[in-house]
Order: sequence, then C-alpha cells, then structure tokens
Amino acid sequence: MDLDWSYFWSLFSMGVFWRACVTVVQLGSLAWGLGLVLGFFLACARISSTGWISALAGAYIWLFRSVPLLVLVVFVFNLPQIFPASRSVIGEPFFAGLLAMVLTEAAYMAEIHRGGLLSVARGQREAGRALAFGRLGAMRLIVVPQAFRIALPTLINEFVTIIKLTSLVSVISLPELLMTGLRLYSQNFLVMETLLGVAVYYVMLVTIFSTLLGWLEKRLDLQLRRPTTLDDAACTALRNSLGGPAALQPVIAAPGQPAALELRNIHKAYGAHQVLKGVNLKVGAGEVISIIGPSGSGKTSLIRTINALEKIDQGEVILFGESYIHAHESLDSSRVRNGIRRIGMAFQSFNLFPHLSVMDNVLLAPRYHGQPADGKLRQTRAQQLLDKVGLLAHQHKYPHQLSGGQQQRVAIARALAMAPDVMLFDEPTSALDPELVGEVLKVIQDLAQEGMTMVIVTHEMDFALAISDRVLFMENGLIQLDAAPQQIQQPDAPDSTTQRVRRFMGLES
Ligand SMILES: Nc1ncnc2c1ncn2[C@@H]1O[C@H](COP(=O)(O)OP(=O)(O)OP(=O)(O)O)[C@@H](O)[C@H]1O
Repeated sequence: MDLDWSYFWSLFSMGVFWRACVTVVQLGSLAWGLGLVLGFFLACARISSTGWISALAGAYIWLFRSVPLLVLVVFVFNLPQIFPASRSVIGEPFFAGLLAMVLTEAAYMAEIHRGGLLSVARGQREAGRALAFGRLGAMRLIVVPQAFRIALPTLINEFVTIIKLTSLVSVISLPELLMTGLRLYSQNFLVMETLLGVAVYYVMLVTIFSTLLGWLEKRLDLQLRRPTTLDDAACTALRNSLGGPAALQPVIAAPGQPAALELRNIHKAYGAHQVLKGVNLKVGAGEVISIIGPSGSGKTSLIRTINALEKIDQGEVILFGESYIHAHESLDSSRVRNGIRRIGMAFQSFNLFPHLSVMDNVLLAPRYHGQPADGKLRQTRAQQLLDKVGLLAHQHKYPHQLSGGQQQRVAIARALAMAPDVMLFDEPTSALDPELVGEVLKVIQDLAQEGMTMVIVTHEMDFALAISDRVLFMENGLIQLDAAPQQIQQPDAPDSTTQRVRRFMGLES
C-alpha cells in the first residue's frame, strides 16, 4: 500500500494540529503540576503517624489507581447530570479531562513522593532536630529538597506518560492531537498517514519536554558540580578580611552558678529492654566529660536524651539550673526547643545535609533562627567557623566531595554556628579511617582548651584520658564509675570498679 506522502507532510503546516499541540501541552503541564502538588500532600498524609489521616490517603491512592483513566474522564464529564451546578466548569471537555487526570496522577505521584520522602535518611531529620528546627522547617529545608531530587527522574518519566495520556481525553471530544486527526481522517479516509502524523507530533512533544526536563535534572545533580577549592593566597586574603578564625564565648564557671547540665534519675526503655536505669550526672560549665563503656551499655542512648533525640520514661534534664526536659512531656514544646538551641551535637555518621554546600550546611540553622539577624554577619561567622575547623578553602564544596574527617569537622562547625553552651559528641570518630581520626580529635581538643562544656561518647581511650576532666564508665544502663583521668591512671587503683575500668581501657592486662 502506497502512502500519500505529500498529504503526510502537509499535516505539519496545518494550524489545527499546532493548536492541538498547545492543548496537549497545557493539559499535560497542568495535570503534571497540580498532580505533583496534590500528590505531595497525599504522600505526607500517607506517612503521617496519625492513623486515620494515613488511612484516608491510602484509600484515595488505592481508589484512583484502580479506576481506569478513560472511565474517570467520561464519569467526570457526565457529573453535571447529577450536579448541574458543576456544568459551568466540568461541562468543558478541557476542565473535565484536567480534573480526571489530576485525580489519577495525584495518586501515582503520591507514591513517587512517598518513595522519595522515605529515602531521606533518618539522620537528616535528627540533624535538623538537633539544630532546633521545627517539624515544618526541617521538612521544608532538609527533607523535601532531598526527597524531590530523589523522585525527580521518576516524576519526569510521569510527565512523558501524562503527555501521551492526554489522547484519552479525545473520548469527550477535546480537540487534542488524536481527536484532531480522527476528525480529519473521517473526512478524507487517509487513516495511516494521519495517524502517522499524529504520532510524529507526540514524539516531537515528548522529545522537547524530555530534553528540557533532562536538562533540569542535570542542573540539580550535585554529583556533576565542580566547585573550586580556594588556593592559599585566596584563603589568606579571605581570612584576613574575616579577622581570623571564630573565637568561642563559652559560659565560664562561677561560684554558686548551677551546673551547665544535670541529669536526674534518667530511665529509658526500648520496649521491655531497660537501657538507662536511673542515671544521675552533673556537668559543670567548662567541664569535659567522656563517656566510655562496652557496646550496648547505653552511652548513645544517654547522650541522645540530653538534646531530646530520645524520649525519657522517667527523670528530668536541667540546663543551667532550668528544668528543660521532663519524662512524659512533649518534646515539641518551645521550652524544649529553646533548650536544644543551647546544645550542639556532632553525630557518629556526621549527618551533613548532602544537598547543601559546606557553607550552606553551616548557615542553614543560623538563617532559620535568624541568629544573628544580620545576614552579612551570619556569613562572616560561618566562614570564621570553617576557618576554625580548617575548612575555609572548601566552603563551596558539597559533603560528598569531602573526606570523612573533613565532613565531621564541617558537622562540628555547623553545630558551633548556633553558638551552643554545651556540645555533645556521639562517637565522633567511629566512622572514620584511622588516619582521619587525629584531625577531628584535634578540633575537639581545641574546643576543650577554649572552655567549651562537652559531653563526649568515645571509644578513643587515650583521647578520653588526655582531654577529659572526668571519665564516666557506663555499663548495664548505669554510670559505674565517675572519676578524674588521673585517678584512673593510678596503677594501684583503690577499688575493683576502677581496676575493671583500667582493664577495659587497656591500662592493665
Ligand atoms: N531505637 C532503638 N530501638 C530498640 N533498641 C535500641 C534502640 N537504640 C538502641 N537500642 C538498644 O539499646 C541498647 C543500648 O544502645 P546504645 O546505642 O545506647 O549503646 P552504646 O553503649 O552506645 O553502644 P555502642 O558503643 O555499640 O554504640 C542496645 O542494646 C541497643 O540494641
């Protein structure tokens, strides 16, 4: 069978097809954009901890993924028979088609967003919480940007699907590409040539939009960014303009002043497993406390209760004489949030925000809290802190472009950016290669020398002895020994617990 090629080529100069292209693009883009937004809220509802909200969202997704789009399009278009008032809107084929597509796409996009949201590591939310972000703030600035990047390739694919699905709206006589072709070949009977032309129009639209969205995806791909490292001259010039590295302003111990931190009778269980069994601890301003002990003894659980990353079952945490966390009380109160702002934390796995540059990692919390209010001052302070941890030259890099030791130093600078009165370190060197441990310990040692109050969970025994005012040995959810390093280092230890700790620390066999 011979095709009428001159007719085929003439299809591309017909205004009616180009108008149909515009309709397809408008319908597809609106359905994609609205489905994207509605799908996001549905995904948030789906992962909500409130049972009925999650169930409602689940039911919506189940229903609209089950009903074929073609059926929904016809159904929506005929709704004015039941609700005449809706005729002015969905009596129009374009809006009826759009509504049906948005309802369906929202269900699909919700699952795509849910996948993205669940892929963001738990540590990211914890890092936000440790920087006193509210739930919404953490979601907006930390979780959603990462989830969106993860979901983007699938969302782009969905756009291509939607462009093709617009052809289904021809069933209610919307003059999109298929309907336009159909009307034409029902007059001239050149079915193959017309459908071939329609197919070429679709391929053209999909190609243009895939290229544009692919370009967007590349622009957002952090792996492809190549930030510059400042050379020595630029770094020195910048350092001089900053007036040197940041100096801390720690709370100085004074007679009669309350302890910087006090834990009273802290109990914590995971299910039936009692992990903390009544821990009492006082940390004076400027003191450095190291917590050591066998694996599973409750060290990490204890330090995480101090900045409300773990709820306590019994007891109280007091910060500079003010009661701040009580068992059974919400950890979302402004009192707790204000307390958290005074406490910085460095995590074992760093938990840097991978979508932000080093500089923006340090700036995120000060910007969020408006601390200090002046943006220029915030920037200067962030650069001074990066200088303090030896990373001024790397300020434009992203976390994946740094070594583990560098990442941990950025994490420390990020915590210091909130000018905390107390710093918590949860095994800060455990995830590092041995040759990178020293550079992080050096930063912590410098903080100790400047008088920062610190609680450090560590397996670095020599470091704990060298840096600490007191070393705590935890076992079975209790502090078994609270002693000065000099006392532990005495070879003729007075009691069996000290002897046991000396053996644990490798000081005697
Ligand atoms: N989220 C959790 N759910 C259930 N059990 C947990 C949870 N977190 C910790 N545990 C349990 O609590 C106990 C204490 O854990 P924790 O991490 O505080 O110990 P640790 O002394 O810090 O150990 P390590 O030195 O190995 O890090 C362990 O038995 C652990 O399995």
